[in-house]
Parts: sequence; structure tokens; C-alpha cells
Amino acid sequence: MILAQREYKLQDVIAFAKTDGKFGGLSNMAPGYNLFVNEINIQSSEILYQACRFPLFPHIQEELIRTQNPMDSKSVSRKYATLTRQDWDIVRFRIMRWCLEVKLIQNFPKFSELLLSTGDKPIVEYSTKDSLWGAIPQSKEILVGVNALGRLLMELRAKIQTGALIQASVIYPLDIPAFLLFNNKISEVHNDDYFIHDLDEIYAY
Ligand SMILES: Nc1nc(O)c(N)c(N[C@@H]2O[C@H](COP(=O)(O)O)[C@@H](O)[C@H]2O)n1
Repeated sequence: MILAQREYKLQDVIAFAKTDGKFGGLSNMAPGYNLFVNEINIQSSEILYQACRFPLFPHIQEELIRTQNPMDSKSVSRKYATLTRQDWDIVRFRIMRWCLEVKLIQNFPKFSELLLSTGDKPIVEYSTKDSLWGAIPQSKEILVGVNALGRLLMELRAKIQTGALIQASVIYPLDIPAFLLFNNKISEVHNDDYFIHDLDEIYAY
């Protein structure tokens, strides 16, 4: 991803800041978009993304997933920040794209409808402090930031619009070192995957 800042006119964009409201589901923090990866139930794309920071530390992944709360998972991540995978800055945008694709195919009717309802407008995560994943106000009318999340969401929207990603899709694991969940390689994700194991079961295997 190109990390160039962009400027957006607030009146021309679909901006989301919180998980409520018409476009709140675009946030990684939004409830109601459960994910299933390696048969593990993960409460939100934010928690999945944070779990991917710590592939060599299953106990951290467990703590993250057990929070069942994206903001709490960010606090857990901060606590263990020094254990973040060393190539995180290189791989994290690919990982976020993958998380969003998983969110889409496993919540296709709701999430695709939401994405398509944004039309062709720029999608922007409105933030007061994060100009990497979102864009921050420079004045009452102008937002400035890399808006990486908004750009990935627009990319996803385009894949739906062109039919490149449809409900029956499979999302393949990323070809990066140590793409692991609980010491297992992350496998293909399907739209009809479903929760089998709770966290107390996983260590029994
Ligand atoms: N609500 C909220 N608080 C923050 O402090 C944030 N940085 C964000 N942005 C979202 O956080 C995710 C990125 O996390 P990292 O900063 O890479 O750990 C991503 O989902 C952003 O949309 N939101």
C-alpha cells in the first residue's frame, strides 16, 4: 500500500467514526460481524487483526480473543507491543485486507449491502488521532490522512461491484512467514465455516 496522505472534503465522503449509525458496520470494532478462522470464533475483524500481530505467542492470541471486545483487545495489544511480529509494518496492510475479506465472505449479505450502499463515494475512517488508518480533521470541512482502512474498504467494495468477490468465495491464507493462530497455520477461510471449538477446547488437541 502506498502510504501517501490524502485530503477529503467531509461533505463528499462516507465518514464513519463509531460503530453505531448507518455506516458503523464499516468499523473493525463493529459488533455483529463474527469471524471463524481455523474453527475459532472471533468476535470482530479488529480482534483477528490484533491476534495476527502475535503469531508466535498463542497465549497472547488467546487473551485477545477472550476479550470479546475490540477496544479491550487493543489494550491487550499495547501491553504486549514489544512482542509484535518484527515484520509487522511490512505485512499489516496485507493482514488487514485479509481480515476484511474474511469479514466480508462470512457476513456477506449484511456487509456487502453496507459497502455497496456507500455508492462511489470515498470511504473515510474519521479519527481525531489516527491519520494512518483514518483521516483527521484539518478544518471543519477537510480531513487529511492515509486513510488506509477506508482505502481497503473501497478496494473491497470494488471487488464486489466487479464480481471478483462473491458470496461463495474462499479466502486463501496469506503467503507470509508465521501466519499462525494457536500454533497452527491459518488455513483457507470459507463463507460457510462455523464455530466448532471454544477456547477451552483448543488446547485439548
Ligand atoms: N477506536 C480506535 N482507536 C484507536 O486508537 C485506533 N487506532 C483506531 N483505529 C483502528 O485501529 C486499528 C489499527 O490498530 P493499530 O493502531 O494498527 O494497532 C484499525 O482497525 C483502525 O481502524 N480506532
